[in-house]
Amino acid sequence: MPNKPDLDLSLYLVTDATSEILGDNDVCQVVEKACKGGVTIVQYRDKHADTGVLIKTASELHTVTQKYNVPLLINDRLDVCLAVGAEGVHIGQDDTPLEAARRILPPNAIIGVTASSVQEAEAAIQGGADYLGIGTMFATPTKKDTKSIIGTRGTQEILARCMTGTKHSVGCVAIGSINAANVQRVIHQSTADENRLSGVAVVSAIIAAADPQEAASELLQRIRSTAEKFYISTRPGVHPASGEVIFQQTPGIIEKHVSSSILSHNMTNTVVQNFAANVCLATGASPIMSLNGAEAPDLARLGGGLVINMGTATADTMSAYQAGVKAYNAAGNPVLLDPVGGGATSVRREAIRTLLRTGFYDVIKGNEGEIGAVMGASTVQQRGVDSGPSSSNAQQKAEMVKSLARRERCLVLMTGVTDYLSDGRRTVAISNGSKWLGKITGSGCALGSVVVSYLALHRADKFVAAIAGILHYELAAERAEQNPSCRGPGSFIPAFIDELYLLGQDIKSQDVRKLARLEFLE
Ligand SMILES: Cc1ncc(COP(=O)(O)OP(=O)(O)O)c(N)n1
Ligand SMILES: Cc1nc(C(=O)O)sc1CCOP(=O)(O)O
Repeated sequence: MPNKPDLDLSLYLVTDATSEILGDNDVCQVVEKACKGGVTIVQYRDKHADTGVLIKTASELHTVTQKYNVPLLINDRLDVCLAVGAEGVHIGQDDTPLEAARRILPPNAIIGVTASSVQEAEAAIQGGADYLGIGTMFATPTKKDTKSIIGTRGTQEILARCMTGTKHSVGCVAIGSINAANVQRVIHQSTADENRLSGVAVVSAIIAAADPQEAASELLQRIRSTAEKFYISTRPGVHPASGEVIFQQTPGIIEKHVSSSILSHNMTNTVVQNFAANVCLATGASPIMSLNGAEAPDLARLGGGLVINMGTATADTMSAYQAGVKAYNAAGNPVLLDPVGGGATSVRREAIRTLLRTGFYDVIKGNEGEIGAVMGASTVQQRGVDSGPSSSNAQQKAEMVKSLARRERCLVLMTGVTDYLSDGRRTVAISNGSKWLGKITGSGCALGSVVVSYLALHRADKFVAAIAGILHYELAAERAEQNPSCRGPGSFIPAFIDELYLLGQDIKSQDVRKLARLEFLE
């Protein structure tokens, strides 16, 4: 008897036989195309066919999947699995119990189990399931009788509570309305520390696609690029245990940035475009202030980063932002969301929800009111785009950025007299800068333009990259304020642009450890 095959759950295709999804196509031909496109496992699922038809089709499908060395599982029906010698079955909570399925099927059979809750997941793992199908991720017309819609947060909870410390690592796929547009966000936002989805299961995204091979290949490429991104940002050894590593690395990162001409693509508000572009240039980046969503895919491939700054958001710019985030997510390049004025109006709060649903972000940056708005529970009523008076102390602010960073799986930067930055594990307070930054328009927006190009440049550790960008910006502001030519906010601006440039030139001779006012927080 052959061993149980090693499971690659990266792209799991579940078939469908309905005319709404399969149309007039032949399921075996669709599955063959999907195998050519790279699906790594197939489940034959037909809720209506008679047993004879199920066995005939399963047998034909098995011939196809064996050609591509892809395991074939059968939905619910152990008898069909045994009849055709398929590699295993997928069972739900109302199907043959796992224990019985194990007894009935050969020992090398793969058995996957659906789990919608921590309890179901724990029971399936205890019972020896080979993998979990976690769902329903999002409501889907493909399966109308789903039990509960758990989203990325529910999935994250299952991964966090069931996978940590398990002796046998059990693979998990998410299922329910997952497609090329949301797959990266789904994987990214479902991740709980080191526990992540092994892949995703899809029906309509491949079976109903005009070109199933192309659809599978695009999905797989996005899944793999997300895995790569995750690996880079969390692999052991790149996290500084202390500020020492940051102090050592920062001058080198700034020096590299100065001569990089790395792209800083700004979909930003009309008020700050000129200032932000000059700031980018002075730091060594190459700015482009394009609000045209149609050109985002081309720009996204140039290796830079994108700022989405909601300062003057309209229906038109919203669709450009959405095109932008999708293009940069697909290309695997960083995106910074600046939800300017996010707490001010219900339109902006809705815009934030839409943008969070559209894609995922490497950094969410804003003042306290804006960060509160993203958390969904603003503690501060914003006046326009400025943060109102704060009622939070330093510890509460640090907690806010940390918990949002954990929830959204990204860096969160809360700007103010002291900035708070967290990646969910490490949190730092940075108190550099100048009082004049608060007296000119667009200083917060321009900081976002700088941080994103630092992230694009220094991929090994986003947290360190962001700190280098913030220090470049704020140390230059301090030097500008001290410059005799600076007499107030008006003369501060040219002095600041000069110092951004000059600091880049002489950063190697500076003692960053002494200049930086960084406090590492628990
Ligand atoms: C990979 C995967 N995950 C979940 C399911 C759903 O299974 P189930 O709960 O048994 O629902 P039906 O598929 O029987 O409608 C699945 N099929 N595959
Ligand atoms: C088969 C199935 N099981 C689900 C669950 O939640 O358990 S959702 C689902 C259908 C998924 O189809 P699509 O990718 O077209 O949304």
